Amino acid sequence: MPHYDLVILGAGSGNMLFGEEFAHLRCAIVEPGRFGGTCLNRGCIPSKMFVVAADAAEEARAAARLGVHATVEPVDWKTVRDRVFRRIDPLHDSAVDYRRDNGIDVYSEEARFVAPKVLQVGAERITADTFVVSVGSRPLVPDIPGLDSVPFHTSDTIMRIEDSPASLVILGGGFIAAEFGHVFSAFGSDVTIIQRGPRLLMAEDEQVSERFTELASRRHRLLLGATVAAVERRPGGVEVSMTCADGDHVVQAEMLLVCTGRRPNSDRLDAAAGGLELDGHGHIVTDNSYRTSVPGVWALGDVVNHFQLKHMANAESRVVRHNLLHPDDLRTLSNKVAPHAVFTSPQIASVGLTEQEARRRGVEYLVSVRDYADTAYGWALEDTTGFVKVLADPHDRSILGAHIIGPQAATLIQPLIQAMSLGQTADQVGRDVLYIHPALTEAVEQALLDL
Ligand SMILES: Cc1cc2nc3c(=O)[nH]c(=O)nc-3n(C[C@H](O)[C@H](O)[C@H](O)COP(=O)(O)OP(=O)(O)OC[C@H]3O[C@@H](n4cnc5c(N)ncnc54)[C@H](O)[C@@H]3O)c2cc1C
Ligand SMILES: NC(=O)c1ccc[n+]([C@@H]2O[C@H](COP(=O)([O-])OP(=O)(O)OC[C@H]3O[C@@H](n4cnc5c(N)ncnc54)[C@H](O)[C@@H]3O)[C@@H](O)[C@H]2O)c1
Repeated sequence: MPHYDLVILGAGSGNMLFGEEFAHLRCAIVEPGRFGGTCLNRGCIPSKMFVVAADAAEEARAAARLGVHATVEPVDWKTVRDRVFRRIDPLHDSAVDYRRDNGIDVYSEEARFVAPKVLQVGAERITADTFVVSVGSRPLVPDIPGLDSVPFHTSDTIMRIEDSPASLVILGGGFIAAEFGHVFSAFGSDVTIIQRGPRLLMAEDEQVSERFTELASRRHRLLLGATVAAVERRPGGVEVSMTCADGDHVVQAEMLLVCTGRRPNSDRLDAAAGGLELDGHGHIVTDNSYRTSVPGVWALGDVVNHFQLKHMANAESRVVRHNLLHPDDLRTLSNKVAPHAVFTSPQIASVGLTEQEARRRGVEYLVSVRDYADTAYGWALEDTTGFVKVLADPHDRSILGAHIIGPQAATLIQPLIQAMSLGQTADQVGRDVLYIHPALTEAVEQALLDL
């Protein structure tokens, strides 16, 4: 039975741990799929490459508001798809070769714990002094009558389809529905979104979620507050039957995309057999240095945290790397500020408390909302729907949260993330910094000055 100093399970964010500091150790990595994990192969990176193409098509169509008249030929799905995956697909083989060339054993079968710190990988059983579990998450498919007997896609497969469908029904109203709704609608598909909640992107600040739902209803058919009763196969596609607040609905479409959340892969790893404590959602429980309940076993990324965001997994892997190298000087994630963005149209970005969460927790707050339309660049864009919202503490004037909907939101929010992370007040970041005129960042400046 091979014994290692260090074994990493999952070559997504876990693959970032290696470095020359580990060169003197006997190391292995286990990856049954593709190196780069979800983010590179079927998540953040390819989806944003599709989003940028969708943005280009949408921008051209919307340019008439500026006096620029353009027509968009049907988007060539295969060209977009092949451009995306020609860039991504070769990376797996080069990553495997790179690890092997550097003396790291690469196992290509699924790993399962059979006992604490004893792993079954294909026909091999391996042990190690130290394990890092970074096996990620996968799409959660809900238990809906008929779903198991119709063809459907998840985010794992939808980006590799042969052609964009004439009509697409999306089950779910979160990140993936918002991003792929934008992509397929911009590429010419007739999109219907079926969402359990009363609005799309329910986790966002209510004002943002309401604005986005209103804007999305102009592009897609929205069925909100839906309880899906059945899914059936129909000639040329699928049929979904549901009950919404306003009665029963039946939708037919050529293709079905299911994006109703993700679940951690701890079950596939048999984390329980490995002695690893799990929470009620199947996440591996760690302390804030990412140590699990088994000494010598660490865990990070989607299998651990509920944020399921790549920048969180990256930050955790930097902390775990430090902790493996400095067991007497353990670090925690220094920065608890967890921002995110939804790359839909318009973009959405958020950090910290939402207004509804502040109310629910009884947190005192000041709030300001500034429209893009109040700034010179907002005029140039002819934007009528974007805004920046900031919540601040009325006593120490620290920033509690920020929420932006509109073009470039994911970029515009960065100074506010910075301020929250570094403990700057709304006044410091609003008054003591020069904002370039007439950039869109003036909307952020104005929201801060209004507090
Ligand atoms: C469509 C989509 C778009 C996204 N867009 C964004 C975005 O824009 N921004 C953002 O921050 N986040 C985004 N995310 C989330 C982001 O991809 C994840 O949070 C991130 O990839 C998690 O990294 P990880 O290393 O924990 O897991 P993964 O990257 O999933 O890596 C886990 C690896 O473990 C392997 N594995 C699984 N089981 C085993 C086993 N038993 N033994 C060994 N290996 C195993 C898997 O094959 C996989 O390669 C997106 C996700 C999706 C699905
Ligand atoms: N830009 C980004 O950072 C990005 C992009 C895509 C995905 N992600 C990550 O991937 C995760 C998964 O994305 P997701 O969109 O699948 O999940 P999500 O958690 O964002 O949204 C799930 C949605 O499905 C709805 N839903 C659940 N069950 C349903 C049912 N039976 N019928 C109808 N609706 C139902 C929920 O109301 C919710 O709106 C995200 O939470 C996020 O962490 C991030």
